[in-house]
Amino acid sequence: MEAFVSRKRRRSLSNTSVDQHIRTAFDEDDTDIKLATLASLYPGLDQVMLLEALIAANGSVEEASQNLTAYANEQRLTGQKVVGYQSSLHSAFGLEKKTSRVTTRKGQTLHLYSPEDIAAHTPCSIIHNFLPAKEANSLLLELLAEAPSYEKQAFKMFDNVVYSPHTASFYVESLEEKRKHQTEYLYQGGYLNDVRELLPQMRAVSGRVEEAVNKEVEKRIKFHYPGGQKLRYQSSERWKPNCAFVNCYDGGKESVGYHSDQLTYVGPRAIIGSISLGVAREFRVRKVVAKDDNPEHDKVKDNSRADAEGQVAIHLPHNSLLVMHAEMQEEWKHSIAPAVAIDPHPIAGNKRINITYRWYREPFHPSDSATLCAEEEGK
Ligand SMILES: O=C(O)CCC(=O)C(=O)O
Ligand SMILES: [Fe+2]
Repeated sequence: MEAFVSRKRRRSLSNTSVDQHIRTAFDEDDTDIKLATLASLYPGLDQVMLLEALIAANGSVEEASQNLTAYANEQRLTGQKVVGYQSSLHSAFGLEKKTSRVTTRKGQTLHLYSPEDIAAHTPCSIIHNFLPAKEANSLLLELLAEAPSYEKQAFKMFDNVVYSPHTASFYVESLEEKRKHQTEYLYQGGYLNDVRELLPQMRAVSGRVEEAVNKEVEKRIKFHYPGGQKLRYQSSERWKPNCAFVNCYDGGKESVGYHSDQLTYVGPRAIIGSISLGVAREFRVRKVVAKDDNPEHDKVKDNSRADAEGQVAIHLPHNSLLVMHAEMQEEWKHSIAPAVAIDPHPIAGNKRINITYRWYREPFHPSDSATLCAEEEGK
């Protein structure tokens, strides 16, 4: 894992109430309890579906449960398999698939599922069912075999170095790169011990990730950035992943706190391609709140100010590709929230595997920075 810096109805649903249910995000703990209740009633349904049903029922567990029973019966009568995918959920619970007008407020969590909403309201874009199902499963199996040897990673939270409650490892292209990463690249002031060579499936998927990420970046620039221009300091070169951090979250308690990724070797305005496999989990993002004018307030080492604008939860199902765009690391923080209830995955059990493909760029190579420093000192 790269350095963790600091580290509501079946009733007819009108457009206004869609907006409203999204704006009136539920109280988070309350939602978790309601979801856990629904999960115990419908163990075969996925978390996203349960949450969607809860939203469509304006938070009423009873109504959500009635709708889920009706939906499951309907599926059974028409011979369809009950699925956990939002395209079907939107119609199942009468939620229109539209980009919603949303705002987040202090202490609130806004849950987003559709690629349209995610692209409109966060610095990310998502592709569901990214790989052919068989390929996703092989990749998952390849990494599940490695995961037991992963270790907890140290990250910096405020001024303390703490260990994330999940395990991770780092993969590079060759043995030569491995050696360099263990002797030249600094992470939190030390060298990484556990550096591995990219595995066959990870390499095979890397090209697809490269293609998809570059397409998403093009769309991002064209439709979301001022004047349809790339951001200042964003690389104008094609994004080319050459290494990856793999994270393993074994059960709902394993999570990773809010952080931004270390930019030392990827440079400013970095882009990351992140594949999720196994158990679906919640990826949360929140804007980095501008520093207070009163320096005394910035000395308070808690999360109260950081949450001033609320947070957005993006659901990451198995076989999804999340692109963290160029504005993400400097302007937002991200985390994987602990989960009260998870849906076990048929292959992964309680585990979620995440691969973050990254592009370590030549100009930010440690020996180049060393040369630059030496040149500066020699002046
Ligand atoms: O597990 C995830 O989706 C995010 C992992 C992450 O933030 C990281 O590797 O830096
Ligand atoms: Fe991260």
